[in-house]
Amino acid sequence: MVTIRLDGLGARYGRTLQIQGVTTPAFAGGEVVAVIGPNAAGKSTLFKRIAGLLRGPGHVRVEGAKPGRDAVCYMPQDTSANSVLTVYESILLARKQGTSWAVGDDDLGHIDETMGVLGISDIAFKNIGELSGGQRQLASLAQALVREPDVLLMDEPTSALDLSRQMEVLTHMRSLARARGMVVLIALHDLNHALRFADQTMVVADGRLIACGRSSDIVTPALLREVYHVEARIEPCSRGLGQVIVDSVTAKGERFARSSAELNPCVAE
Ligand SMILES: Nc1ncnc2c1ncn2[C@@H]1O[C@H](COP(=O)(O)OP(=O)(O)OP(=O)(O)O)[C@@H](O)[C@H]1O
Repeated sequence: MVTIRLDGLGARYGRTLQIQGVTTPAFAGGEVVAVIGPNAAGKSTLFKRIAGLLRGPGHVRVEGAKPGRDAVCYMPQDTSANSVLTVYESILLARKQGTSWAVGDDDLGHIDETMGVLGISDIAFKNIGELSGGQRQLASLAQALVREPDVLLMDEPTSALDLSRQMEVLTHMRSLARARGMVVLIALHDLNHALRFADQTMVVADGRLIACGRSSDIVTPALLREVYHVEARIEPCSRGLGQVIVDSVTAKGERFARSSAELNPCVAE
């Protein structure tokens, strides 16, 4: 089974060390790990470093990966593209990247299945440049999935999707992680998604890992106050899942000149 562990990992842009000292326990195939943290905390930078796109100190330790393909695949946050390729061609190209260019029935079958599951078969022959933001994000997700990586890094993969698609994609990712024995790391801003879909959660702030563990142990009112500067509760919903309810933004968190009533219309001042 594949495992991935980060060991004193740092990443730099030019000479500036943007993240540093990120050490984690080993995450095992089948696990979904949420990576959360404020804007500019370093989540994308961490993913790029794990994917080998940035340099820096420390090590990414991957063990037990399948031979023959890249073990780690990175789905970037920005999926905008001005390509002349169709959706189908772009997914086929992703599938064949780093392998022989001979296309077999298994390649075509795998692509058809992935597009079907993601609900994008009807846009197979549309040009990538003509897609909506959500369609582009689904096409990018298909490009990542057909590469069948051992470790998949997904940078805010649902940010452009409507509510039902968000649920479908995250549910699918969790079952795929289990079925394929793949580790899925997902950068997320929706903490309810972290609580609902991720086995573990890593919290990145100011370029450092400040907490890592079971999602329900990590996403707490104390963390929300410290990292996001909000007063919040975690209330169980009728199905027993924790839900984040934000009561107010603390003075430290207010960046815009607004009255607290405007920020928090549900609570009388
Ligand atoms: N190409 C780059 N060159 C220099 N600095 C960069 C570059 N890309 C990102 N940074 C800086 O690195 C820091 C971390 O950015 P990063 O994109 O990793 O944050 P993030 O946690 O993914 O943010 P967000 O949630 O807003 O997407 C920011 O201060 C950003 O300005």
